[in-house]
Formats: sequence, C-alpha cells, structure tokens
Amino acid sequence: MKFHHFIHRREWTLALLAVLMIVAQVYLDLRVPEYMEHITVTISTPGSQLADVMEHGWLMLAAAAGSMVAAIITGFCTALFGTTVARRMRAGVFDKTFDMSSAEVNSIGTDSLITRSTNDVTQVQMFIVMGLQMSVKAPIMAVWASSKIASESVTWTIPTAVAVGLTLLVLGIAMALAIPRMMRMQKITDGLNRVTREHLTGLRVIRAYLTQSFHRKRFEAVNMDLRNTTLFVNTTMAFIMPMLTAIMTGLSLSIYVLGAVLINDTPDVNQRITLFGQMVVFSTYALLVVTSFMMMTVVFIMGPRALVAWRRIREVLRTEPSITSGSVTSGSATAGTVEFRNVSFRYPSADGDALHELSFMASPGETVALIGSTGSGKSSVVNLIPRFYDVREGAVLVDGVDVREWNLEELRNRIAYVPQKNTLFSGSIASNIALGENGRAMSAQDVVSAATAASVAEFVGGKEDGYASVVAQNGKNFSGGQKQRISMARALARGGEILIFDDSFSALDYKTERDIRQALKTAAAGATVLVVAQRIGTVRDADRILVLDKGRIVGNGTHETLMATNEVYQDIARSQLSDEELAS
Ligand SMILES: Nc1ncnc2c1ncn2[C@@H]1O[C@H](COP(=O)(O)OP(=O)(O)OP(=O)(O)O)[C@@H](O)[C@H]1O
Repeated sequence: MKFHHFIHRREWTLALLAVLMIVAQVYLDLRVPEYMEHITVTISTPGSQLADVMEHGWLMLAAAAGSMVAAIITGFCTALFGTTVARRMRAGVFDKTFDMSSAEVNSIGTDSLITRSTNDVTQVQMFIVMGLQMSVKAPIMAVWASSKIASESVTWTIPTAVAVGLTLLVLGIAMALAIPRMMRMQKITDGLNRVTREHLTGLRVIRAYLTQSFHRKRFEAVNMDLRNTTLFVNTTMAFIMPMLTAIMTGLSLSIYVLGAVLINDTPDVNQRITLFGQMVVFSTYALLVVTSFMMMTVVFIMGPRALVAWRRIREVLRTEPSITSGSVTSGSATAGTVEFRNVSFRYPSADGDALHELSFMASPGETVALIGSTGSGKSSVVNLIPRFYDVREGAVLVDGVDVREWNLEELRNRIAYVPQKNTLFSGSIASNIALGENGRAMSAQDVVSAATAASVAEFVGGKEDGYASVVAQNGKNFSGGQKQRISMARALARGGEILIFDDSFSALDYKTERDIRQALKTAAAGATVLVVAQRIGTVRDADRILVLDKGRIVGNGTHETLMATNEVYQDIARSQLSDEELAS
C-alpha cells in the first residue's frame, strides 16, 4: 500500500488548485511592496495629492484582498484533501483488522492499533493540511523574493544572506535536538494508551486489591516520560521564535542603517527619494525571504513526525494476514462432520505445542464434549475449527475438507460459535441475538425461539422493553450468566451445521443449565455440537466425551465407560460428584 493510493482524482484536482492559489498568493504578496514603493515615492515628492497616493493605494488593497481570497481557497482545498485522506486511512486500518488473525493483532498490539488509527492518522492529516501548504509556498516565495532582491541592490543583499544563514543555523540546531524526541512521542503515546486502558478496564480489581499506588506509579512513569519529552521539544521550539524575531529585527535595522549611509552619500534629492523607496520595498522583500525559511521549519518539524506516523499506519496496512481464504465452497463428506487428523498446534508466541497429535471425529447429530483441567487445551481445540489459528501439523477437516482449503466465509457460515469470553455489542437484546444472520433474513420469531431455547426469554420477560432492552457497551448491564445465555441464543438463532459452546455453561445455575441442555436437543437436532466444559454435570449426557490433559486426548468415550476406565476422568468426577452421584 503506497501513500498515493489514498489520493484519488478529486484530491489531485484539489492539490492542483491549491498550488495555483499559492502561486497567485505569492505573486500578489510580492506586488504589495512594489505599490508601497510607488506610494512612498509619491508621498515624498513635493506637491503630490491624495488622489496620486490612492492610485497605487487601491491596487495595493486589491492585491492584499486577492491574496486573502487565494489563501482562503488554499486552506479549504488542503483541509478537504487532508481530512479525506485521513478518513480513507482510518477506514483502511479498520478494514485491515478484519483480515488479521489473532496472531497479527497481538504482534502489533491492540493499543498500538488504536493509536495508529487515531493519533497517527491525525499527524498525517495535520501535515497534509499545514505542511504541504508551507512546503509549496515557502520555496516559491523564497526564490521569487530573492530574485527581486538580487535585481534591486547588492549592498542590501549581504545582510539578507547573513540573516538567512543565521536562520538556517538556528533551525538546524533546534531540529537536530528536537526531532529524535518527537519521533519517540508516538511510541510513548502507545504506552500511555496501554496503561490507561488496563487501568480503566481493571478498576474494580485495582480497588478491591488496593493496588492504586502500584498502578499510579506505572502510570506516572509513562506520563512523566511523555511530559519530559514534550517539554524538551516545546522548550527547544520556544527558542526558535524569539531568535528569529531578533534576526528579522537585526535585518531591518541593517537595511535601514545601510540605507541611511547610501542616502547620506547621495547629493541629488530625487535620487535620494528613489533610494528611500527602494529601501522600503527591499526591507519588505528581505523579511519575506526570512519568513519563507521560517515556514519551512513547520515542514521540517511536522514532516518527520508525520513520516513516522505514516510508516506505522503502512505497517498495519501491509501486514500479510497469516490466515487467508481458500477456494473450496462445498464439502465432500456429510455436512457437519468435524475431523481432527493428528493435529499439533502451537501459539505464535509460545515455545512449545499447546496441542499434541490430536485425532478425533464428530458427526452430525452427535454431541461431543471436551473436558479437562484449566490450561489442558480445550479452547485451543475448538478455536482451530473456525480457523482462528492454523495447525502446526496435521489437519482439521470440516465436511471432509481441510479448513485451510475452505473459503473462509463459507466455512464460518457453517459454524455457530460461542466464545469463552462472551462478547455483547451495544444495541438491544434482539440486535445481539440476530447478529449473525448467516446469509438469510432473520425474523422476530427466530429471535424469540432461540431466546427461549437459551433461557433468555426467562429474564427478558421481566424487562419493560422486552427484546428491545438496551445492551450497554460490552454488555455491562447484564450478569455473567445472562450474557452467556444471550451469546448462546445468538448461536442458536444463526444456526449452522456445527455448534461450538466454549465453556458457555460455567456461569449458569444447575437448573438453567439443565433447561438449556434439554432445549438444545430440539434446537440443535441434526447439528454437530461441541461442548467445552469444566463440570461433569455438563458433559455426562454427551454422546462422547474427550478428556484432555496437557494438550493430549487421554480419554474418549461415554460418561459410563470413562468412569469405569479413565483415571483422569475419574479424578475430575471424584472432585465434583457426591458418593451417591458417583455410584449412580
Ligand atoms: N494466545 C495464546 N498465546 C500463547 N499461549 C496461549 C494462548 N492462549 C492459550 N495459551 C496456552 O495454551 C494452553 C491451552 O490453553 P487453552 O485456553 O486452550 O486451555 P483450556 O483448557 O481452554 O483452559 P480453560 O479451561 O482455563 O479455559 C495453555 O497452556 C495456555 O497457557
């Protein structure tokens, strides 16, 4: 992705118009001193009238007004250009995150992704709006005004050249000091975002564990770092303006001193008046030259930061998703078949495998449960089916086709997945249930049926607005169990050949869990159901139970067979069931 991809034909037209307006502006700005020269000479000439002065006075006013209009049009063009490009960049980063797998998102970092699509894009936008204008205007003005100066007088050119030299020296030193720090600012902002986000999302734990001082220290460190860096940059910048003002004042003074000497040495009155007029116009040109160099500072200050920002945005846009869609759109075995063939899997950042040589099969109409201690790899197994990650060795097959060969949309449309961490979006209960309509229109009746099966109807009944009740961001106005039920209703409403429940029953009371499992038998009849659970009660009715231990399948059978033969399963059962339950 190159920068110019964000600039379409309309923006090129805007840029061209802006350049033309800048040229017009510089031309008119440079005309003003000429009219001033005429006016000065007219005023100094004995016997001149107001009408003579106004003859050039009107022209001078017209030039100033024209320059103003040109500046406004330039400002409008660059603002439209900058904001449009910024909008496209934000959309680019946003769209890219859809293609990224968890591995890529984790490698860049969520906080950095947020900074990149907000702060970084703003840096680029500011540079386009301000910097581009300056970078076009300053050189045109400098060259044009310099050529005017050179044609006027050599004597006065010397102090101007000295002033330009000094200006460049001041700007050079300031930039050499400030730019490296400015480059760091984006990284520090990432850090500040990370710490602030963690602090805000973990407020309750921080309060409960009284870790305010620890978190304050962590925040203070990055906050101070940002303050110090900004302070250094701003202090350096604070030197620039007074020094440049001193240079400009010195330049005006030198021009007037030299002018006084020249005028003094000229005996002829008319020549003296001409010389005086030239001096006035020259001092204005000289100031315009110095001003152009000052404008260039803006470019040099904003440019490097905008460049770093753009590189960070480009890094996101150029990220090659490790999970890319295949081309297969239909299966070769019975719809709903899931097969793991000798699967080993490793997380991108991990040293060792999380899953080792797993093989099993789940068929339509069958409920297969996965049980095991925490960290045994249950979620990792089910995450491989919708291809959130790819296997390291072996293959996962859905409907007889390797998931890597499936068209991703087709594959995911066959699956209804309830993640371990429930995700609700701001909206209503109905909008959250009807989220994945799976290519077909979902009726209000579909929502209600799914909600009834997942026992959502139970608590919606007590709400004034029913299914239209508001769901706040992250569903924080619902309890853990309610969120789980809405997430399950979403999966049931979507339907699919394969239903995956990753620890979806853990926050439910036993009665609600039993009701839902009962309702599932009808709601998900014919589908392949994979249930990840910690509780024996959740899995005991499953057609088959896979027992996982340290990423390996150490048991595969019904509750009864496992109770009779599998030591790991027996241990789990003994820790959860009473003697009577074990005996039954
Ligand atoms: N994103 C990740 N990056 C690196 N390692 C991970 C990641 N997610 C999980 N793991 C590791 O993989 C192993 C299996 O984790 P997994 O979440 O599949 O276990 P689980 O059986 O579902 O556990 P739980 O019941 O606690 O949810 C664990 O050792 C865990 O530390």
